[in-house]
Amino acid sequence: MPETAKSAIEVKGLVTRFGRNVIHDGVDLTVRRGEILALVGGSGTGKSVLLRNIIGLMTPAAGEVEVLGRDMTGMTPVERHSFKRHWGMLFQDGALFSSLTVAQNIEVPLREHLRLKPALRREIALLKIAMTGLPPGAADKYPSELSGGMRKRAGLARALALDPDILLLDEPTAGLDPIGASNFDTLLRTLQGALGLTVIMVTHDLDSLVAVADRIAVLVDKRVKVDTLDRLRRDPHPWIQEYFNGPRARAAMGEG
Ligand SMILES: Nc1ncnc2c1ncn2[C@@H]1O[C@H](COP(=O)(O)OP(=O)(O)OP(=O)(O)O)[C@@H](O)[C@H]1O
Repeated sequence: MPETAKSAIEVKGLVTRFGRNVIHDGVDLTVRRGEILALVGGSGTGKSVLLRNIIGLMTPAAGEVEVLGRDMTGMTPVERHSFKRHWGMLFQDGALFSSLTVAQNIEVPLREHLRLKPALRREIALLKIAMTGLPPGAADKYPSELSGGMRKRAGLARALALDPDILLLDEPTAGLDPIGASNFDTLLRTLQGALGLTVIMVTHDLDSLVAVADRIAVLVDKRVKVDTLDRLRRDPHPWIQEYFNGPRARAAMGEG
């Protein structure tokens, strides 16, 4: 990680528009190194779009996005491609290539960014498979042969293929049963601690939020409010009150 970067991610005055539809209107967000930041907000408030801005898949209408001290908005496509190795992304549905086995999926970013002998590539893929708690037999299975929880782990293994500094997760526990979701939370905490990852996780899962988030960023009124769960619960904004003090949130916090 470049030494000059004080924080992992700095977003300043971000404006995102699709035609006349303004999604973000002055978003400021600092993600500290080594924290797990959960990103929440109502449907369509622009959580996924914010992730896409951070990884340079979109150019904002205005504002700055700095990742590890590098300006994402000013990068050329070649620079952006080589910078990709600093972050890994787990998309909502895992987004694995269905025609490739799990090991081959994990090898895709290794092929893209490194020149390695096939045997070493395979060894790294097997290591990532073990790290994410998949059985060794999963390596040669196709995504369609795996359960939803295993597919998420395989997606996570691929996101970790290049030993990134930053991990971005888009609804990692969506579609998992409560035990599968809780196991995924534990895995995420363990990997984050062991690898010193900075994690941004979009989630609607209140249990997961309580279990793993160090801080929470809430997208409301086209901007972001960031704080700890305890402090956000005292924020008077109506959406924040409903979300963090509603019956489901109280149940997740053991107050039900
Ligand atoms: N490529 C695009 N072109 C036009 N509008 C888009 C595009 N991508 C996203 N949007 C719009 O931007 C808004 C924010 O989308 P986004 O997917 O970020 O929401 P979200 O907060 O992740 O929602 P959800 O929780 O439902 O997944 C939505 O109104 C969506 O329709």
